[in-house]
Amino acid sequence: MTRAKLDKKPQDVAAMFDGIADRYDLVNDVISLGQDRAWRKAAVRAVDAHSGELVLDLAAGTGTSSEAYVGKGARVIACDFSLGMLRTGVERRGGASTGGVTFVAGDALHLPFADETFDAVTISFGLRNVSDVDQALSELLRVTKAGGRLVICEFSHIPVGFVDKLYSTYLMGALPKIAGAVSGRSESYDYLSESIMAWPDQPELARRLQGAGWSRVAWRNLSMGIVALHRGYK
Ligand SMILES: C[S@@+](CC[C@H](N)C(=O)[O-])C[C@H]1O[C@@H](n2cnc3c(N)ncnc32)[C@H](O)[C@@H]1O
Repeated sequence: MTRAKLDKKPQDVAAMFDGIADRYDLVNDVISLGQDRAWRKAAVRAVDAHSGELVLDLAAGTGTSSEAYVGKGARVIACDFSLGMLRTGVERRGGASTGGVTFVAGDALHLPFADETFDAVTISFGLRNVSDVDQALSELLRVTKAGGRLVICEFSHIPVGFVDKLYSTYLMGALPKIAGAVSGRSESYDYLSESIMAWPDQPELARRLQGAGWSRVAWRNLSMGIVALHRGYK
């Protein structure tokens, strides 16, 4: 059994994602009732990549969150530290660097890129899994060009108490069971639920962005706050 705990030890997190890589995208569609596709589209719109720009999609996993940027004419570096997730992405796309997406193995806490490399940086459903969120936000700032932007797409909290309670019941009860039936790895999805419940709410994450040096920080909720998009500029 491989699952991470809330201390998010990097080797546990990477091994957990290695273990669910083959069914990762299918499970997402099932447990979100297909909403994940709409959330990804909203993130792409928020990044607003232009032709010729270089975008970092950090914690890109299988590259599902990366592909949409190519349609905008941007080049994307899909970076992750789970070799299992990267391998699944590379096999699916037919190469490590095809059609504008290049997969790179790297750790969010020590990014393998020079200062001021990217026009835009983004991270979808990844920041919650890193062991040191503030260090990851600083690293993202370091590799972004002056004036460049950051978009974070992450599970968040519903600001209406009783709806949030109902959602928590789904998170802690049905979600791991459904995901377990599809993936055969329910323990990994216990971690998903626990990590969402323990994640900072929207204002607190915004403060963390500001603390890391990001400017003009703002957020907006998707699906009533189940997911939030945070944005900042360098
Ligand atoms: C839930 S998946 C998200 C994948 C993709 N962004 C998506 O939207 O489908 C989280 C990813 O974060 C990656 N991750 C977690 N901590 C990381 C770190 N310190 N450095 C790089 N990747 C990390 C995991 O390996 C995993 O692939």
